[in-house]
Amino acid sequence: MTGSEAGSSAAVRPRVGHIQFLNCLPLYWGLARTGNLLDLDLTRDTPEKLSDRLVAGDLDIGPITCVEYLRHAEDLVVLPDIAVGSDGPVMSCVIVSKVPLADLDGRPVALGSTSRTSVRLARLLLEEREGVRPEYFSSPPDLDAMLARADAAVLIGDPALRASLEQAPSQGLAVHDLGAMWKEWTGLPFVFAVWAARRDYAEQQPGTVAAVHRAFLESRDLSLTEAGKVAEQAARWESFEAPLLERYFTEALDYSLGGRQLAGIAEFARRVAHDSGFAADVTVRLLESVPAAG
Ligand SMILES: C=C(O[C@@H]1C=C(C(=O)O)C=C[C@H]1O)C(=O)O
Repeated sequence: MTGSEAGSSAAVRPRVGHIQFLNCLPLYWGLARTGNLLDLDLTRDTPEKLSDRLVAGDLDIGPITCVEYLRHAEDLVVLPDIAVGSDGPVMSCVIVSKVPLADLDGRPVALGSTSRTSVRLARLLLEEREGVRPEYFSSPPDLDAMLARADAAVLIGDPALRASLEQAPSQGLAVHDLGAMWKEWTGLPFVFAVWAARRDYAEQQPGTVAAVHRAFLESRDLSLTEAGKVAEQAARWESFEAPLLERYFTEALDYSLGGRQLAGIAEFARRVAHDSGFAADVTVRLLESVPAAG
């Protein structure tokens, strides 16, 4: 990213969100390699907080959980070809259950408070696919605390990986992968979060938004080419082994946003719009490409 591309007349770095889960590591790892890291004012937080900050105008660009994007689609533009989703099992968006899902009717189910999209997807699948109506309550994402009060818990991100791979097997709990359930049910990929810019910011700083978009695409592509290295470095600080993390980055997660992913978003919107604060046919507005400077 050069000064002119990044809109240096404002001399203020774009304020960009960074989800503090392993799932986003490949989108950010390459930023250090390409040198674009220093051109961004990054804020690291959980997805629901970053989503609120983008909507409030405290951030200019960044990941936003799909449900919040759909609620605020008028104020945002989506960056094409980048997202956090899956085309089948995702590994880190799960229902962990003490009993079969079909037995959850009227039973307490804890919904992890850092999620907006997976918790809505879990409710949709439980109610429409399994035909049960549990009693939901929101809870900090701590499996043991959740299951002290509930028969099942919905978790995302690193706590979901730990729950699926470590806690559930040792405690004899069942893990239901939300990406896999959605794919079996609809045949479509699922998009958990998109990258968006505030529309007002994109109108005032089109060159900066285009440059940040390119920086993320380059970072993602580089990280996926070198996924073994990314996984090895991450595994130094995590309880997960490098081969598992490499599989998570390259096979479970889908960082693309093309026609099939957009069809997945449209299908999800159609199925949950009635109580979610957006129209069933909400338009997903994609950023139009700006030619690279120079
Ligand atoms: C794949 C994931 O996607 C996420 C799920 C989100 C949600 O459910 O609201 C939000 C952002 C993403 O981090 C994950 O968290 O593991």
